[in-house]
Amino acid sequence: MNRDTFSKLVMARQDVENVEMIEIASPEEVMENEDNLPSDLALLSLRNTVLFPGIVIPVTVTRQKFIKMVKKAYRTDRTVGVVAQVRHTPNEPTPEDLFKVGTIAHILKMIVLPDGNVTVIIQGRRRFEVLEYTQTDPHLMANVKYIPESFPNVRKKETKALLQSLKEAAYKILNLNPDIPRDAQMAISNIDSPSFLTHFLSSNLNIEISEKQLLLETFDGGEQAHKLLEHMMKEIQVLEIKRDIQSKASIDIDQQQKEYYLRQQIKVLQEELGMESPDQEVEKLRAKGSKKKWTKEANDHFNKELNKILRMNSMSPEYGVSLNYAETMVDLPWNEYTKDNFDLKRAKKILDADHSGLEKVKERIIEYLAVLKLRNDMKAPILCLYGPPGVGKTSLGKSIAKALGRNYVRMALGGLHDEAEIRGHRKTYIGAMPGKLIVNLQKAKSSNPVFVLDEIDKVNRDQRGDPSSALLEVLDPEQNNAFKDNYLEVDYDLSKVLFIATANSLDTVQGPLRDRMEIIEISGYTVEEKIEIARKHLVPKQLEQHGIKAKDLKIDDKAIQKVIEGYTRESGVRRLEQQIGSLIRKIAKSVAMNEEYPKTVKPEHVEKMLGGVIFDRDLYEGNDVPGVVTGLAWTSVGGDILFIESSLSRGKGQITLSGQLGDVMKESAITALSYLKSHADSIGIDYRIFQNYDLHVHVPQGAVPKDGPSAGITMLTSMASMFTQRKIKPNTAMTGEITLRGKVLPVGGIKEKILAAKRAGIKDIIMCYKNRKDVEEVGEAYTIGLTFHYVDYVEEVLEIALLNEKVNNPLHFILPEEKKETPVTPLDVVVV
Ligand SMILES: Nc1ncnc2c1ncn2[C@@H]1O[C@H](COP(=O)(O)OP(=O)(O)OP(=O)(O)O)[C@@H](O)[C@H]1O
Repeated sequence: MNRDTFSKLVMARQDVENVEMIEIASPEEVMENEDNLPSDLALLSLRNTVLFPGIVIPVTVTRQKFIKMVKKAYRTDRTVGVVAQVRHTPNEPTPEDLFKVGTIAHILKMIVLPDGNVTVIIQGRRRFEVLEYTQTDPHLMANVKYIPESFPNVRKKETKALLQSLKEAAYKILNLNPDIPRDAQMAISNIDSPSFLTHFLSSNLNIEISEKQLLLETFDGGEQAHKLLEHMMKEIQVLEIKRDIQSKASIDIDQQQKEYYLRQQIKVLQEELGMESPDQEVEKLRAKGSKKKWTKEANDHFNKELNKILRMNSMSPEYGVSLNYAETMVDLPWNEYTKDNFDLKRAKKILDADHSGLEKVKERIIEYLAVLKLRNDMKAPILCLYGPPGVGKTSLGKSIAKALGRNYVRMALGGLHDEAEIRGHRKTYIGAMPGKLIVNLQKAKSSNPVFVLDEIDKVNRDQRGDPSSALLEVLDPEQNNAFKDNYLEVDYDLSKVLFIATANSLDTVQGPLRDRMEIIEISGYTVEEKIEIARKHLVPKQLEQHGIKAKDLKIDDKAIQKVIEGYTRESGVRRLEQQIGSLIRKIAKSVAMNEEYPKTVKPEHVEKMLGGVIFDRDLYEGNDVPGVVTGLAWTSVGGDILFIESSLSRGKGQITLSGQLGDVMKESAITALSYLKSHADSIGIDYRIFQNYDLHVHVPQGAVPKDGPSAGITMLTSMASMFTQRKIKPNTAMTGEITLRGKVLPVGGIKEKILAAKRAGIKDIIMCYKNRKDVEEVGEAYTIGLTFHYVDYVEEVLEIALLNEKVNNPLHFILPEEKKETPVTPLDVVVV
């Protein structure tokens, strides 16, 4: 049976307000659930009611002891045993005053009344028999045995007939009883569970408490149903006699009047429940709809739905579905636009005020706005801001909205893997909703907002469909004027929405999606830039959030620098913002407690407030050990340095690679080794080492998967240093791909890598000649203090990186006598 219909019906009958606030489980669920059935139960005795499994009733508790007990139960497991009283007692009922069979109940809601009494709404779960009373004071507790539901096989003819008879008897009683809402009939017809049907009717029967208790104590479902049917037949007889007497005595109410009377009853009920009548609701919606600037298709569809609602029963589940749909339609903005402000100077000012640095990015954005202004049809490509976390991609989106004077919405795509999340479910599904896109447009309240699609690179594809294909449609200016949401059923025009996507990495964005977007790269910040961002934006923002006036607290630049270097390691400023937040929180606490606090936070205060430094600035580890070389890596969270270590042990020329290296990286290692073998003589490696020693190459932080070709020259240098036992030039890092012939190729992510190198205290960087233009593009501010060595061949790398000096305590190779006749075999490669 439908949960809503059930709860509304039960609550309407019981006169309880705020039905929506209560989560009622379906009776079948409650009766079958075996969890949390305690063997010892606190007992609540009811004076005039017998609680049956599955049934929801409100109970008002007035005795202090019971109020305490109920409150405690509500706080803990929300469970209480309910038993009916055999007789009324002026005092506390003793075990003798209670029936031995009761029902364990789940407390759905507790309402404390103004007079201190408490009303609880409880739902019966399962019957029990009291085995013994384990406590009498302050309230009764009993050790109980639960009685499972048992009902004869419903496929049996007799059982079917019995259930049918029960339902028919119930309809008859309803027809004879004009006070009961008409919908009760439908509710009963919807009950499928025979046990619940029996309990529901038993509970509602107009009989003495003792008789009801007898029904409760009849554990065999079939027998209970038989007894129940007898009672119902008797009641029908009584009601029929009553009706005959009344019809003789009073004027005959004709059918129409009866209908009218019932309708009034329902209205009263609905008013009591705070519900509007269907007519009122539909009229309101129709009025709202008439103001909408939607398409004819949408208008027709909407009105058709309203007409359907009018023909529906207001207690049916379909009614709720249709009403929701109509409300969604009118809540959506249809061709409602905010006016664009294309004053580009003003736009520039806003972007500058919200973000420090990022000059190139802001310039690109202004250019983009200029194009929009000229074309005025929004068919410009979709922007994709791409870069490591915390560099301001999302907040730039917000600024663009502000500059244009448009509304702003943001939709997180991270972890999305179901197409329906974008396109919605057909409204025939239970609990159907429009897709996130439409939901967000509802929030945006205009049809042309700036719509940020956050983390478009985190969209996953799985068996539930590929959200990227829906996104493709959304982002295609040729198609998106007729976007199809499954729930909405009518086309929606997205063509005026300004979509801005953000991504940490472009590798995982599908090709067609990437082609549709204009990529603007935002890379990380230098320490100096971070200090400025913190001073101008992050500190004032955090001060405001913590309710401290800017004049009451300053944070010294040096202190900010200490936070950056000692407590964060990132390209963006997200963690920095958090750390500044914790600093200010500490001070806010001192202010609130009237404690002393520094008016200007200085570096020496930082450690006291944030604890010992987490990161050491100088990550570079020195060059005393052979075979350890610093490489520069790029990941989706920014640049980083990595160490490549090689070691040799006596063996037969095997190579082992470890540190979760991807295939490309493994191939780089094999290529490097092959190169060294074939050029052993010119590099000065005794070829016998290859045959008599095993090589192990490891990249630490073993748990982090690594891949890509850019560690090629680093691997090669590491191996060469190991084989020759020569020292590496101190404070040197490198990045570059290698070919088997020893050429060095250019690689990407140069700016991020430079930032990472600076953070780690590197002074010299070796890379391919072709990367020179990237370094120049990065600008001097980022490269101060660094020396770049551009190379074309690996020999040049080794020349720069390997010092002529041997490492401390070099390895003494133990090698077999050289056989004169053995030619050097540079092709003797061992592959693992
Ligand atoms: N250049 C900047 N000037 C001022 N504030 C900035 C700048 N860059 C970032 N911020 C601030 O840093 C915080 C983090 O930025 P934001 O959330 O926009 O990062 P994001 O790049 O979108 O990160 P993610 O990829 O994790 O979503 C925000 O409070 C933002 O205002």
